[in-house]
Amino acid sequence: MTAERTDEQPGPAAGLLVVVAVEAEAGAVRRGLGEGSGAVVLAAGVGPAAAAAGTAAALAGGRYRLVLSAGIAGGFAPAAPLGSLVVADAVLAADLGAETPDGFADVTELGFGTVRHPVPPGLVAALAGATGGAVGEVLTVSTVTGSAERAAALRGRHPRALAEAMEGFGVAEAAARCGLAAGELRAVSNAVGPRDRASWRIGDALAALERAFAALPPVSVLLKEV
Ligand SMILES: O=C(O)c1cccc(C(=O)CC[C@H]2O[C@@H](n3cnc4c(=O)[nH]cnc43)[C@H](O)[C@@H]2O)c1
Repeated sequence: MTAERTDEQPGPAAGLLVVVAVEAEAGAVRRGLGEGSGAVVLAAGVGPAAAAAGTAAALAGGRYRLVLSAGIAGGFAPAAPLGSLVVADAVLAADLGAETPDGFADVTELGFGTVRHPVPPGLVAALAGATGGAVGEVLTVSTVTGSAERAAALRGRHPRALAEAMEGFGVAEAAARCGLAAGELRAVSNAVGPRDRASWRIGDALAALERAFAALPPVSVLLKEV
């Protein structure tokens, strides 16, 4: 997918960049934010690489102070049911590493970089307070979980995880390289577990995402938390 700006062009200081994967998510976020929010919404494509590349390119202009990864997600039951909202207090790369005879080892354990970006506590509190979202870790994966075995393995490694999606870590990596904070706000469209595409409730999740962005405080207030 070609990265594309889907909201107004940024002025000298747009402040907030919201990065989503696809146009349907961008539309929900834009409707929620309403006119004149001062935020820019970028549909950067599906997956961590597209998210990182799109975010880095957008941040290169130096106009932003805060980045949010947003969209739909898989939720870990029972804490994150369909249609609910999740606010990340940390964004984790869950499948970035190596399989070893002793199991999965992430790149931090292998001695390379980080797999975890904490979200500033004030930002977490502002997002959760406004939206009512549950607070916990949000995993970034390159492959949508499709089995009970993989869901259990992720739970085992990340007992505080509430949701998995495919972009947050890429967004957070790009933001960190620019010295900026990043957060993640997700609406649950499906359960993490055995693949059952017919059970995904994407429309409900997009409606929840729109309500969440409609409930956010003004960008100027969010910026005080970072
Ligand atoms: O149905 C499929 O085969 C399929 C394969 C890859 C991606 C999708 C999506 O629709 C994902 C698009 C978007 O949604 C996020 N998302 C939603 N649920 C999950 C999930 O359970 N695990 C990971 N990501 C999820 C993700 O951030 C994508 O951008 C469908």
